Amino acid sequence: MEDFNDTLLSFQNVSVTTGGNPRLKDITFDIKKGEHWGLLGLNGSGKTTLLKVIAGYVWASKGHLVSWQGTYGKIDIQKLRQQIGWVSDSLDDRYRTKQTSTALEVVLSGLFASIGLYKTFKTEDIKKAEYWLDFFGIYHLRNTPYLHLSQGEKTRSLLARAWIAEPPLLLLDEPCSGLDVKGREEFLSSLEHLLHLDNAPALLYVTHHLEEMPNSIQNVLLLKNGEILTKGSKYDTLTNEYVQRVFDVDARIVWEQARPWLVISST
Ligand SMILES: Nc1ncnc2c1ncn2[C@@H]1O[C@H](COP(=O)(O)OP(=O)(O)OP(=O)(O)O)[C@@H](O)[C@H]1O
Repeated sequence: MEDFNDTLLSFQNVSVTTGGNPRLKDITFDIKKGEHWGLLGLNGSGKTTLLKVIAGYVWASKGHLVSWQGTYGKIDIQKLRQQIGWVSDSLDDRYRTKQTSTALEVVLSGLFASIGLYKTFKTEDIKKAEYWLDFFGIYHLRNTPYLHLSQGEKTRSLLARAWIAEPPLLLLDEPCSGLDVKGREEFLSSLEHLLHLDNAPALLYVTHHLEEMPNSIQNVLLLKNGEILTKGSKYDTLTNEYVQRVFDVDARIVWEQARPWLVISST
């Protein structure tokens, strides 16, 4: 029998329209505790808008969204944001303007959901930040300014920042953008490591590239023009037919050790 207490987030017919432009249409789906979802779609299909709705930066024009803290509109959104770990290009951009922040300081700031450190922290907070830097393989870079890290090291420090407060939900928006093959594989391996912990968070992982999805992702939601094309197990959704429809290309999926690769048909 389905256990509704296990539901972390529930989208109930959520639509978002801005200035007459529909960005999301009638989205209904649930994320349960500890579930790992991939979110795929073309540019402009509504992926980032969906993440922003979850973090309370964009509000539903219609429908309801219920989180583990209660219904949006009735809950303290700041408090909710502190329980969501988010990695995105825009976070990277914001840290690039903080010339002096070290990798350790970036990770520590995740305890306060701030960009930069404005609050005093305890020795145990530093120990915690160092533990996660080590877990993600970048402890030796703890005193290096964020700006001097390679893109792969930056992304791993942002993952450690997102996870340090051990939130129930992680939102990763194109975390592999700008990474070379080695950086991508190191990042994915760190992420897999995290997703196998006993208290692993639920994950919503946005990407354009199928092969960038961690193996632990079980479920996929395909978005097309702001609507759900299909959702469910990755093996039921990442079929040749759905992938051709969602990406508008003549292509097929090849599975290699539970990892999907898109092969474009030659013309
Ligand atoms: N602030 C905004 N105001 C109005 N419309 C917006 C705004 N931000 C995005 N949109 C529109 O909402 C739609 C969905 O955009 P969104 O950024 O969510 O897509 P996406 O799937 O994340 O795209 P990409 O893969 O390019 O990042 C697009 O039509 C976009 O033009």
